[in-house]
Amino acid sequence: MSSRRESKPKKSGLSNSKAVNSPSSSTTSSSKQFPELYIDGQSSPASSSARSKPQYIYSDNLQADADRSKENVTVTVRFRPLSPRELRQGEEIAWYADGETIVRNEHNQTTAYAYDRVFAPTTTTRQVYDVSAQHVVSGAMEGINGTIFAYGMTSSGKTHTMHGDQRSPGIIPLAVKDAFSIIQETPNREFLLRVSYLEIYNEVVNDLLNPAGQNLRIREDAQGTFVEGIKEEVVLSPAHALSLIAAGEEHRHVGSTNFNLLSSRSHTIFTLTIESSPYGENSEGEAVNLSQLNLIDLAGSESSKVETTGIRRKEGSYINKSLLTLGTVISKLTDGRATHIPYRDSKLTRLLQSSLSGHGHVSLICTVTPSSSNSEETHNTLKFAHRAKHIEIQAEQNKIIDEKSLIKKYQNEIRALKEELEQLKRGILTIPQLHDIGEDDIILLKQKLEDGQVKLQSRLEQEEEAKAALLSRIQRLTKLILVSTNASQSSRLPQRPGPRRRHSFGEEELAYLPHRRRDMTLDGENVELYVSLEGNAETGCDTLKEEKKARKNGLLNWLKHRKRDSGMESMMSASDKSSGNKSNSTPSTPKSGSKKFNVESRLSQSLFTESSPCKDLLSDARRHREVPENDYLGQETPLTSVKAIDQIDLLREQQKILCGEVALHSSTLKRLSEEAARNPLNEQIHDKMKRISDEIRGKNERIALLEKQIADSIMVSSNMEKSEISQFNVAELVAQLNEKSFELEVKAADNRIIQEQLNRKICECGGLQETVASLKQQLSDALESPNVRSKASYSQQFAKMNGLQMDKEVVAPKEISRDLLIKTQVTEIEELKHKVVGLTESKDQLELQNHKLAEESSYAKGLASAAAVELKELSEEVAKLMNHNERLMLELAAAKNTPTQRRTSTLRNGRRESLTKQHDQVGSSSYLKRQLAMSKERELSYEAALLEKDQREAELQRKVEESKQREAYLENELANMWVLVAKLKKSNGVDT
Ligand SMILES: Nc1ncnc2c1ncn2[C@@H]1O[C@H](COP(=O)(O)OP(=O)(O)OP(=O)(O)O)[C@@H](O)[C@H]1O
Repeated sequence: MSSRRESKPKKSGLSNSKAVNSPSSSTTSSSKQFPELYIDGQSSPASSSARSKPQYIYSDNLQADADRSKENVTVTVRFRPLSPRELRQGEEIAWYADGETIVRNEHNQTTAYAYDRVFAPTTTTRQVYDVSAQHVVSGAMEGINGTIFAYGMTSSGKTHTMHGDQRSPGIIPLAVKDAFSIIQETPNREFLLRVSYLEIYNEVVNDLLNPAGQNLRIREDAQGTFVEGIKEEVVLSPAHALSLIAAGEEHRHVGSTNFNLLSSRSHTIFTLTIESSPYGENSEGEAVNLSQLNLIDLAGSESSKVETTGIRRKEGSYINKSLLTLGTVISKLTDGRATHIPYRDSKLTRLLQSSLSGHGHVSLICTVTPSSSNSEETHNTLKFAHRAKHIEIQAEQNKIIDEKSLIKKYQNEIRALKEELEQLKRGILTIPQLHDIGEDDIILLKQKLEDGQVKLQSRLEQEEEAKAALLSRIQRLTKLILVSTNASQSSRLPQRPGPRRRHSFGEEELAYLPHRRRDMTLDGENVELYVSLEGNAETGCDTLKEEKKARKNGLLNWLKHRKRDSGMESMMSASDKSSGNKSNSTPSTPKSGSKKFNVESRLSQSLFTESSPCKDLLSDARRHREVPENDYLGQETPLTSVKAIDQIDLLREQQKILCGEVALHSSTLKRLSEEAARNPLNEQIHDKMKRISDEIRGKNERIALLEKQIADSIMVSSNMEKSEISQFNVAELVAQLNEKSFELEVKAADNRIIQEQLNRKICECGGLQETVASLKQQLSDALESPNVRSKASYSQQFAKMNGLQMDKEVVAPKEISRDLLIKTQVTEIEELKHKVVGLTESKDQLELQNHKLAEESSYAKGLASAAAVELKELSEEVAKLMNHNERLMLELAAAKNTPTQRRTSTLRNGRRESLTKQHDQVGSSSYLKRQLAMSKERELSYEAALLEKDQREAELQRKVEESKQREAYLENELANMWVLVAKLKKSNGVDT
C-alpha cells in the first residue's frame, strides 16, 4: 500500500522486457547473493539427464554493473511438511527442495525451478525471516518502502508463515519485534511508528482495527493509492503492536474449507508506517524519513476441482479472481511490451500498485505443499514465483521535508510547549504580540500586575495548574516518539517506555501473539522461545519443562508412523539421510510434521448463566491448567509405544492450547467486566461478556473432556507396554475411530440443520395449503353468490390473489368481466395445486432422504461403537496373549538350556528353578524332549491365536474402510440433499 505522503518515485521501476526464459536477462543485485535463476526442465540444459544437476546461468557481470541500482523481487519458496491427513491418505512427494535454491519435480526430474532460496519443510520461520524479510524490514526502518507477502494455494502455510503461533512466531511478529530492536540500536534517530490493518474480503476493504470501518474506499492522489478513513494507531512497543494485530485478527474472515479448518477467506495487509528524524541537537530542519512496511497474508488460491457451495464458493471466486489479476499484473510487469498494467482490476493490485511497480523492496514468499494430490497447484505457484522474480525494482529512500509529518508535528508541538513551560516557570508570561500593543496597554498591564497579593496568588495557582497540564501533554507526546534507550536521555522527560532487546519475545509480546493458529512445529527457534516462555504465568500453561519433555519425546516422533507403503518408507528414510545435507539431490521429504489443533469451540459451546462469571472462569481456567501431567509422564517406560505417547502429547497440547485460550478470554472478560461496572447500561458489553463466557465454558468443557481422553490414552498406553507392535495398529485404529466419531458428530449436526430446514419447508407447505384452501373458499363463494359483485371488488380480489397490492385509488378496469376473473382464479388455483403437489413430493423425498441419512448415520455410529468395543476386547486379548507368550518364551529358554548351563545359571526365575530341579531329579533326556514338544505345541497354539488376532484386525480394518465408504456415500447424499434444498428454496423464491 502506498504511503499517503510517499515521495514520488523518480523513475518507474517497471521491469522492461526480460524475456522470462532468456538467460541473458538475468541481471540483478540479488543475483550477487544467489545464483540467478532460471531453469525449466523443458528448455534448460539440465533437462538432458534425469538426475543431473541443473545448469545455472549466472548474471553477466557487465550487465550487472550497468544495472547496479536495480534489483529484483526476492523470491523464496517454503515447503511445508506433509500434514497428518496427507500422511494418512498415503500421499506421495511430488515436489521437493533440491539443495538451497532448486525446486524439483519428483516424477519428472527435468522440471525444476530456481529461486533466491528454497526452504525445506524443516526450516523454521526464523530462518525464513532472516533470508526473506530481515533486509526488507531494515530497509523500511531506513526510509525505503517494503512489502513482504506470502502467496500459495490454500492450506500451504501462508498464515503459518506470516502470523505463526505462540511457539513459532511468524514474519509479522518477528518484523515488528525487529523494528523496535532497530530503534533501540539507532540512538541517533528518533522514530514514530503507526500501524493499520485491513482485509480485502469479497473485494470489499474492511478496517480490522476499527469494526465500524467497513467497505472503505481506495483513493488515489499524486502520491499513490491509499485507503480513505482507515484507522492508524501510534504504537509504542512490540506488545502494543502485536495486541493490535491480535485484536484485528478477531475481525478477519476465517472459515473452514475442505482443505483447511481455519482457512483465511480474505487478504490482509498489515502496514507499519515508520517516520524517523535525526535525534539530538542541530537536528532541526532535517528531512524526515517516511516509509511503509506492508506485511501481506494473501488468501489461498483454490482449485476449481474442489467442490464448494454457497458462501465458500463466492469467497473462493473472489479470491481466485484477485489472485489471477495479481498474476496478470506480474506477467505484464515482466513483459516489456505491455503498455497497460491492469492494477485497477482488483482491490489487491490497486493497493499493491506502488509496491509492485518498483518503488521499494519486495519479498515474495511462496508457500507450497510437497504432496502429490496438489502437484498441479504447486506447479502453478512455482510458475507464479518464477515470473515474479523478473520484476525489477528500484528502491529508494523517501525523504520528506514536510512540516505536516506526524513526527515533525509532535516535535514542534513539544518544542512550543516546552518554551511555554519555561516561561511559566520563570513566571513571565510573554504576550505574543507585544510589539502590537500600545503604551497605554502596557501601563494598564502593569497596573493589573500590581493589583494586590490576592490576585497574584490565584494567578500563581493557575500557572501551576497550567504547568502540570503542559507537563503531562509533553509527556504524552514524548511517549509517542521512540528513541533508543541508548540515546542520551538528558533532554527527555522520564517514563518513556524503552524498546526491548532484539529477538527475545517477552511474555507481554507472546501474550498478544495471534492465537488463531494452533500448529505445533518443531524447530530450534521454538525451543528458544520455549526458554523465554518459562515462568510466564499469564500465557496459558505453565508446565513448560513437562511440555519440553513431551515435545522431545512425542512431537519429534510424530511423523514416525508406520509407513503405509514401501515407496513412502523409502522416501522417508531417504529424507532422514539427506536432511543433514542441503545440497543433496535426494528428495527432501519432511522429517518432522506439524500438528494442527483446530479448536472448534463452537460445536461444544454451552450456555453460561452465572452472574459474575469472570472470577469463576478464571479459577476454572487455572484449575484446568493444573494438569497432573507429571503423573502421566511418570508412567512412560522405554517400552511404551511412541505412537501412544504421541497421542497423549497431542491431547495434552490441545489441552494447553485451550488453557491458553481460556486465559486470554478470561483476561478479556476481566477487562469487559471492569468496563461493564463503569457502564452498567451498555448492553453491548454484557452481550460480549456473555459470548466470551459461553466460549470459556465451552472450552473448559473441552479441556475436561481432553483430560478424560488423556487418562484413557494413558490406560491404553500402559497396555501397550506389553504388546508394542500390535498396539501401534490398535492406537492407529483408535485414532481413526475418534476421528470418525467426530466426523459423524459433525454429520449428525448437519442432519439436524437439514431437519430444521425440512421443518421450515413443511411449515411453508402448510401455509401454501392454507392459501389454496382460502382460494377455494373464495372461489366457491364467488360461484355461489347470485349477486353480481362489483367489478372493483372482483378486480381487488384478483389482485389480492395474485399477491398484488391493490392501490386504493385504482378503479376496476371495465374490461375485466366476472367470467374472466373466475377463469383466472380457477387457473390460479390449479397452478397452486400443482405447486403444492410438487412441494409435497419434494418434501416427502426430503423426509425419505433424511430418514435414510439418519439410519445410515446411526448404522455408522453403531459400527463405530462396535468397532470400539471390539478394539478394546482385542487389545485386552493381545495383552493377555503377550503375557502368556512372554511366560512361554521363558519356559522355552529354560527348556533349551543344557544341564550344565542350567546348573550354572544365575537366573532366579522360579519356573526355571523348578525346571532345573525336575531335570536334576529326572535326569533323562526324554523328559526334556517331552517338555520341548509341549512348548512347541503351545507355541503353535499361540501362533494360531496371533493369526486369529491378525484376522480380526484385518476385519476391523475392513469395517473402518466400510464406514469410510459409507461416509462418502452419506456425503454424496448430503450434497444431493443440499441441491434439493436449493431447488426448493428457488421454487419457493419463485412463488413469493
Ligand atoms: N512450515 C510449516 N510447518 C508446520 N506446519 C505447517 C507449516 N506450514 C503450514 N503448516 C500447517 O498447515 C496447516 C495450514 O496452514 P495455513 O493455515 O497457514 O495455510 P494457509 O496457506 O494460510 O491456508 P489458507 O489459504 O486456507 O488460509 C496449518 O495447520 C499449519 O499449522
